[in-house]
Amino acid sequence: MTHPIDDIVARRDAAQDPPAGTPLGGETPTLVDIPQAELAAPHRAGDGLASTEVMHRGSARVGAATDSLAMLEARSISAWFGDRKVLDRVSLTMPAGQVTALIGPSGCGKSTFLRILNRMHELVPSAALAGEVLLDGRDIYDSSRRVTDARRQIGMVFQKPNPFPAMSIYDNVISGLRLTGIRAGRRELDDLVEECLIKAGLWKEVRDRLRQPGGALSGGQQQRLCIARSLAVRPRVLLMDEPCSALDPTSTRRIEETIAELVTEVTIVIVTHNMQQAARVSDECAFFLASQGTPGSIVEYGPTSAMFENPQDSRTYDYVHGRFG
Ligand SMILES: Nc1ncnc2c1ncn2[C@@H]1O[C@H](COP(=O)(O)OP(=O)(O)OP(=O)(O)O)[C@@H](O)[C@H]1O
Repeated sequence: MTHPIDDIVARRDAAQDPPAGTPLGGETPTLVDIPQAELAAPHRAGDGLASTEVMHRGSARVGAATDSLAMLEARSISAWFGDRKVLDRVSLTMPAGQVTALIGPSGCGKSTFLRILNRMHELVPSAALAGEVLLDGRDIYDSSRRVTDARRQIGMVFQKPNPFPAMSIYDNVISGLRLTGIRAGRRELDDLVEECLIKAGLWKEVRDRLRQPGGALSGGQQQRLCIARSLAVRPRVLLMDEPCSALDPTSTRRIEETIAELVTEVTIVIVTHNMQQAARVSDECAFFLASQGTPGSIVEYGPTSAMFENPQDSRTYDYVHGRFG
């Protein structure tokens, strides 16, 4: 009998030009010592200091490809679905080893922006984009770079937990690894599974039932399993699109604790509608807005504490205080 993951690998190999982490049901499982920002106050977009000009000072390590934490930088990103422009020249530096939260009302383009950060936007047939996304200074959209590399280095966790339900917990964790074609011995895989489940805060709960199906876990456990799966390919950046919106408060707290631990190893960008969560988990915050049918753009960004306590733009103030959106 073939191994379920080998079936997936075979299907991938059979495909002409498969996007890494092709959806297998539900959402797609995808496959520094840089100074951190100590900005005195948030910046209004267009206030003379372009976000691409903001320098961040920061700290510390990551996965197999490199031992440094990675900075992600979006430069003048515009996005379209068909003729409709949904993002307009968005620039944002997401500092290495920090959590950057993307906040803003529904429909302002946060998820679209997030998906552009690891080349998932282009999976939508009508989608187009302009601009650059630099991972440690190199554009992930450069024609010389493989889309699979970008998606391996920049992982994604979705709103709805999407483990392979019939696949074992163990195989779920290593599924992304095999999809990228990386081979490893049983001992290495065992170590990797344990390491990733520990980092995702799930090890103690599942260590005695690694062969049980991922679908048998609770929603919160499934989400942590998805985080473990993302970590197994040693991403340098982890994108999280409302990872707690389908979870109860206890599971949400566990995920937030996991984020706080992970950020010492991987740069994190999170979309959240929950302002308290943004305040709790993020170091930096960017406020997106799409007013009256115009494409989304960043109104203001900067250290989270300043964005919440001393925003420079009245719209930011109103939003973080729950006055709209
Ligand atoms: N696949 C798609 N095809 C066409 N339009 C889309 C598609 N996905 C998103 N859009 C549109 O792009 C705009 C931005 O959507 P997006 O999901 O990025 O916003 P958002 O800020 O993440 O919203 P929410 O907070 O509700 O998730 C919206 O007007 C939305 O309708």
